[in-house]
Amino acid sequence: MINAIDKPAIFITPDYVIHAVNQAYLETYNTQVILGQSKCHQISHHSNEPCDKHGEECPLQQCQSTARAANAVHIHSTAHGKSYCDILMKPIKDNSGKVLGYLEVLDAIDYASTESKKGTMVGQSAPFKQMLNRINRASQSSIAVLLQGETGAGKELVAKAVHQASSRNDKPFVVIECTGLSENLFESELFGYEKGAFTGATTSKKGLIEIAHGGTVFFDEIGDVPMNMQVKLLRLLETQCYRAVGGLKQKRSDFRLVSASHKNLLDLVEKGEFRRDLYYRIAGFPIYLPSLRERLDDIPGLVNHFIKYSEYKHKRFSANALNLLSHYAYPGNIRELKNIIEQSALIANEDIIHSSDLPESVQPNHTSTDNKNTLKTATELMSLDDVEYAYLSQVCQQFQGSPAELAIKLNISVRTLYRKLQRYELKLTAL
Ligand SMILES: Nc1ncnc2c1ncn2[C@@H]1O[C@H](COP(=O)(O)OP(=O)(O)OP(=O)(O)O)[C@@H](O)[C@H]1O
Repeated sequence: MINAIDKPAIFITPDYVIHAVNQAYLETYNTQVILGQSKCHQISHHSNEPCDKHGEECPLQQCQSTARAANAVHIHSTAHGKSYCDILMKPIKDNSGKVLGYLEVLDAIDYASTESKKGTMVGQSAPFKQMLNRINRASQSSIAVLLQGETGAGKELVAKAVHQASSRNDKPFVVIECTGLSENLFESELFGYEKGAFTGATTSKKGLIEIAHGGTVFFDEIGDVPMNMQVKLLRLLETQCYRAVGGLKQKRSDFRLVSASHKNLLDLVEKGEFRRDLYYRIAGFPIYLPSLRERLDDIPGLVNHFIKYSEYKHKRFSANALNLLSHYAYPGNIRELKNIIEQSALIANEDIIHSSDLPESVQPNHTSTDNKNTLKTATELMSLDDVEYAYLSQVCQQFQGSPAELAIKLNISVRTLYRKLQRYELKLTAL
């Protein structure tokens, strides 16, 4: 029976001893399994102690305490090195309801890795593992996923992972950037248009929703969809039906919905800026993305990953530089870390990148320009929004480069820059 399971699987007793194993399991781990003797943690972790002794949750213990199925994301030592896997543990009972043992089925997670691997999300901290667990749960169904996290925390990467791990992964993954979409653009981009629908529509054009048929649509910064378009979006999400601009025929597209926002959407709902019904439609399964500050343990692995896939792959950070990088707050999250690594590698004259090569913002005695004018009284406190507005309006008047160059200087994405400019109704004077 165990060989009928197409994923690696074992049957174990409460003392962790393996009593049955399938071929897929034997091929995944290159350690010999002796039935009735080998323990699961000896094979998957090369350890004589159960996983909970090494900071991981033990699904067997969860199963025992709840008498129900349990799951956990673990890092296993496989024949191909360390890799992430999602464990499902189920109690197996006899006719009288007595537990005979536990069936453990393993699902490889190939969109994430503990060590640097091209095209994967890198991390091994507890908040990162919790996030992987949610991503894997979400990808097994078609539930609408809402990603909430700060700018640069990896929302687009997670959206792609949800798609990659789902049964729709051979179909398109389509990104719809909601910031700055006017009503006309919103309709023509999403729904497409027929020839002659408006001046300039010399041919008909497919909309992104049609292109996404069978796959996943990622609505990035969904909190920026203006109120009057939220009704149309809700109708589309509820019925999966729409009409192209200038078209009469009703079209249908079967897509899975993933949305993201760096804003707290429930706050927007309370302020009347986001429809409550739309919120509940998109927030079927929320996934919180931890900021880099909450997962400082991941910094050394990420540093190694970014340097390995940069043009400075032969360079290394000194211990002091790594230490500084591990103690910085990263308001721009992983994108900021990536920029800092590339900048410092470029500046370093030797193969070792020293702490003096790191940008000023990371240096221990750095105080931001705002902090240098120490406040005298609490009445002088400004809201962070006001400070951001004041700074950006000054930058917009003085900066002479392109938006892309400015985004690099500010350590944010071009998209985030546009979002902020739109929010404060600012324009770059040099454009
Ligand atoms: N766990 C990770 N491992 C490796 N690279 C990562 C990880 N998470 C994010 N990145 C990288 O960090 C950068 C920012 O990620 P991404 O664009 O997904 O963030 P975001 O939250 O969508 O940002 P924004 O809110 O500005 O749109 C990208 O270059 C991405 O490849």
